[in-house]
Amino acid sequence: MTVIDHTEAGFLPISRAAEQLRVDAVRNRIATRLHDVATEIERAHKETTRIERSYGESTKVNITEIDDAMETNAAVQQQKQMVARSVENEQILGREQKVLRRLQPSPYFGRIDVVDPDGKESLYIGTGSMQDEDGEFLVYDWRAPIAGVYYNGVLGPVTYDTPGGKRRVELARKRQFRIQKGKITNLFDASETIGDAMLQDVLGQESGEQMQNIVATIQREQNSIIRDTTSQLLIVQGAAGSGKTAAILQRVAYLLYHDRHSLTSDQLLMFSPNRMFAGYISEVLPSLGEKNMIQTTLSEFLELRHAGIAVQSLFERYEIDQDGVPAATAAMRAHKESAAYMNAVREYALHAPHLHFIDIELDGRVFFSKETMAKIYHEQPQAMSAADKFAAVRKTLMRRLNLRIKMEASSDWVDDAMAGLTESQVRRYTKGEQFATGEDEVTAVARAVVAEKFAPVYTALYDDYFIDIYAQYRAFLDQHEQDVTTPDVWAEMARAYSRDVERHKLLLADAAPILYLRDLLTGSGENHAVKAVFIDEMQDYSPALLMYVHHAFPNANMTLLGDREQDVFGSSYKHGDATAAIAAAFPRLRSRVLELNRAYRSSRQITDFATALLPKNPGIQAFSRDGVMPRLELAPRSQLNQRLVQRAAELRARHPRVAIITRSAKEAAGLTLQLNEQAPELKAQLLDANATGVGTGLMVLPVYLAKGLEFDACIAWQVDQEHYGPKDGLILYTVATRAQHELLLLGTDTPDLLQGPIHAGLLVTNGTPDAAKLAPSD
Ligand SMILES: Nc1ncnc2c1ncn2[C@@H]1O[C@H](COP(=O)(O)OP(=O)(O)OP(=O)(O)O)[C@@H](O)[C@H]1O
Repeated sequence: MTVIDHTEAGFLPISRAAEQLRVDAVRNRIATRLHDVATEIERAHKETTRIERSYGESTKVNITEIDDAMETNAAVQQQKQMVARSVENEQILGREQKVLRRLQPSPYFGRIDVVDPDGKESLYIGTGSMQDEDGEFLVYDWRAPIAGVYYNGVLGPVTYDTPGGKRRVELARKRQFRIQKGKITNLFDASETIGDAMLQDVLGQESGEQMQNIVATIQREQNSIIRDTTSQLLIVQGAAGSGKTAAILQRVAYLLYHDRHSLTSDQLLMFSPNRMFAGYISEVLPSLGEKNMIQTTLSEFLELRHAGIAVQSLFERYEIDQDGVPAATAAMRAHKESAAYMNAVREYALHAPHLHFIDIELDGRVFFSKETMAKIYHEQPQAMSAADKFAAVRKTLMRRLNLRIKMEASSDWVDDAMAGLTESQVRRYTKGEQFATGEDEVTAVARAVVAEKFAPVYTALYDDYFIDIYAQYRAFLDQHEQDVTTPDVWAEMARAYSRDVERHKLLLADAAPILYLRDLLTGSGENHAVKAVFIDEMQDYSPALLMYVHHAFPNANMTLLGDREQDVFGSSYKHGDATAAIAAAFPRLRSRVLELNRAYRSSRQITDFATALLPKNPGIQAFSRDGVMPRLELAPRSQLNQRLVQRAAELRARHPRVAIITRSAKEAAGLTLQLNEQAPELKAQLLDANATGVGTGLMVLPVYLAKGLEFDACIAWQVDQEHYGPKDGLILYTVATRAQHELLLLGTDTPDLLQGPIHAGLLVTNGTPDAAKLAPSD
């Protein structure tokens, strides 16, 4: 490694005072430029208005003369281009103004000193780029190729990717800043990757109502997720609090920058675990100057596609599962959620012998009967796929519909209807078309009148409302061979399915297979506009669901993030490694699996305790931020509520955001009521499935809604023998890892689950009768 004299000409000075001077200079430049940009925007706007006005006038003046009209046409084109240019100019200036405003209080967060064949340079990195009068970069956008060095490189020789291939430089210094309102409040030199000092500083702060961007402190392994532009399927398995969500969001910002000429935020789709989470993350992209991607939840997505049917949500299923899942139900559910089952659906869709057609009716009378449809279907060549036969039925019926329209056009009711038409109604029917003869016009209007009346038939054909997909799926269930349960149990399940459908209800496990079947048979359901799909909490998605999402967005690369240890919904019935099952469901995609094992959210003490709850430690390392030990507090049942009030008040006095986390929504609702009666001054707020944002104060919520969120302090409610069984380690792990700084477990006695961690000295307890038993052993 070359030894570099940092004070040599080429690098900028390194003293804090010199750095502050540079910050001041950059901010001065920002202020001047902001002033100029405002003037330029005003000028550009006036220009746009002027061109638009004169464009109007020039058309008015010359339009009467034929020759002039042609001339005007050319002039109009020219004017249009001028308006477009002027508007574009305004937009460019507007964008610059936004970047400058964002940079003004804190122009950058990093500096790298690099040596390349052209010499030595100090480069500064921020959330956007800006240049000086000579076009020299004062700040580089964190997504620029050279900025990769800041995140990836250790000091010494490093390479970074550019559009033209890899480049090699020597990294001589890496420095991090915290700049607030133009003043450097902290400055660290990092010898390795982004140093711990800055991260300590950031993570030690109180949590916020909304997630913040992490661009100043992205870690090396997170960077490789963010900057991956080649994988079609990127799977990130990461410990709780390891920055998966953070990485996904910075990745969106990175992709929008990297592919800025071909990609827009409305081509990116994010599946969030719930609406509240969507609100929680909604500020990250705007803080980086990007628009938010489209956001949805699994429930919303499924309900939209199963119009008119209430699809069971993960939450509903979880609440029911709390009473126990019978073994046969668990086995059938796991089977229906497997890739193998989806493949069986595909196989069936290819060769379905009979389709469950339904009559298309008009005004209460059958227009096309299901028998006719079945006849056309069976007339198709045997070797044809079911989907092609279905398409042939649709095409034939469309042709017949057109024929019926032509024939019907000469019937008496049409004559009567036409007699009463006004001029403007006729124009609406002919859509401004010119006709050679009056007779042609009459025929056209007559057909349009009939077409309007027959429109529902057209819609039914167009939207595939002539197949009963739910009955078709029942037919699939009836012929499906499986070995997960007895034929009788399977048949009973199939009958229960049909009873549910009659009541417009559907179990979650059937939702994706039915959609898949429908899409494969009818050739519909694909959205080609979406270029990338991001799924947070992938452990909540079965391989079947993921396969369907992939089918629905065939042009999209997929980024899946999750934590197999936070399988709150599946812990009661799933076995095996979900990540492996997911990767196996997509054998044809170029895929990459990455792991994030460093947990950043919680203090070391909380992370160590939470990790001890897992059956085997998957290699999670706590980030070295010290805090207080998690506590277990036991109290007799009669005193538990009082203790809760007391502890919640204490924690609130220390922290702005405290959560009480229950097992179920019902418990959360009941507890909030009680708290508000007992201690109204605590202002406990219930967060339920309809909540759209997380607030500040004392919040009460069930564990499954807490996923993905974080709080300064968490109280895990009723962690005792009665409420936490030996298999509930993953649930308690999820609860525990929501806490950044303090964790308190409240219960009436010690669940078996806690014996391990307690004896390992990872939990302290209060002076209860159990204290001696619970005291950390040495
Ligand atoms: N490189 C980083 N710099 C600063 N903060 C970070 C970094 N990585 C993660 N964090 C912070 O750690 C916390 C946890 O991150 P995040 O929510 O993305 O984790 P996660 O893996 O999605 O967690 P979970 O699975 O528990 O929902 C957040 O507050 C995030 O801002």
